[in-house]
Amino acid sequence: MGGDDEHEPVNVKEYEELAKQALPKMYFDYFAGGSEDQHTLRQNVEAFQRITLRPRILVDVSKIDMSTSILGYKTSAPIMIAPTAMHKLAHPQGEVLTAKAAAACNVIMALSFMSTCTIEEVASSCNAVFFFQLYIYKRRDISALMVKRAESNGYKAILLTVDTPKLGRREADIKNKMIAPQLKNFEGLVSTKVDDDEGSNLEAFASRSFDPSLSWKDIAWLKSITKLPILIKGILTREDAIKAVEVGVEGIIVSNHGARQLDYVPATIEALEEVHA
Ligand SMILES: Cc1cc2nc3c(=O)[nH]c(=O)nc-3n(C[C@H](O)[C@H](O)[C@H](O)COP(=O)(O)O)c2cc1C
Ligand SMILES: CCCCCCC(=O)C(=O)O
Repeated sequence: MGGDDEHEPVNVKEYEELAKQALPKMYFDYFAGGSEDQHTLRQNVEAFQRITLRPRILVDVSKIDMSTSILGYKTSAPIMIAPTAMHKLAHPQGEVLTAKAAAACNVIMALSFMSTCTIEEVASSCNAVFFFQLYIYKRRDISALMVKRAESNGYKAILLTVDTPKLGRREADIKNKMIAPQLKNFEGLVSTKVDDDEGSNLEAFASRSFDPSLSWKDIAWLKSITKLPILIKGILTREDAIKAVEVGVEGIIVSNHGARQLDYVPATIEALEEVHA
């Protein structure tokens, strides 16, 4: 170590600090923030701090293989890149660069429905395995079209996010009057750029577009338009995990959406304990 190495970030917290320095406040706050009092945002970290490791000794660790598979697709570790919106707000190459990182690490990447690079650009950028995250718009035709595009571009699964009938109340975005750019995937279909002087334009866009009537019956509709396996993302209770199995989806993702949706829900790792019990 020496010279510039000392300034290289070595953990997520240090990357976060660099991002804070590099990004416009509006974008940093969008990426880093949670909803309302951000109680669950803090809990997401603190709950992990309550869990400690129980290391066993004198085990040969000269060769370590953490690889496993998700829906039959190999991954070098039980880690998947979660769908996160609008990477170009943080880097000009956006999701294409994230995809290349996924390929380099041999992990699966889930592309957000609200990506800034198109479904096609990401698919053709490298040979990573991609899943596609879906929001259901009031205009079902748009959501159905995105599913078709994902399917014909080789995405391997649909992650249906179910915790966003309404966007979480993100107070930083309200204060910053957070603006969504026009997203290329939706060009000619819907304007994602809302010009509203009041509060978060993301929230305004979401309440105009996302379908708050989404319910269990819509899983049958989704199944009717795709042959891809479906994972339900945003489950926090054992009851809903059982229901998801009953409606016949291929998997669930236990998640509180990074504490960006409902505040005062359990930390994701605690919900996982309940669901797994
Ligand atoms: C900046 C940001 C944008 C996000 N955008 C989306 C999104 O477009 N779709 C989605 O389903 N989840 C989105 N999420 C939630 C993540 O997929 C994920 O649920 C969250 O980071 C917490 O990880 P966990 O679910 O593994 O606990 C976003 C999270 C962040 C931090
Ligand atoms: C542009 C509309 C809102 C995008 C929401 C993306 C998301 O899920 C998030 O957590 O942010």
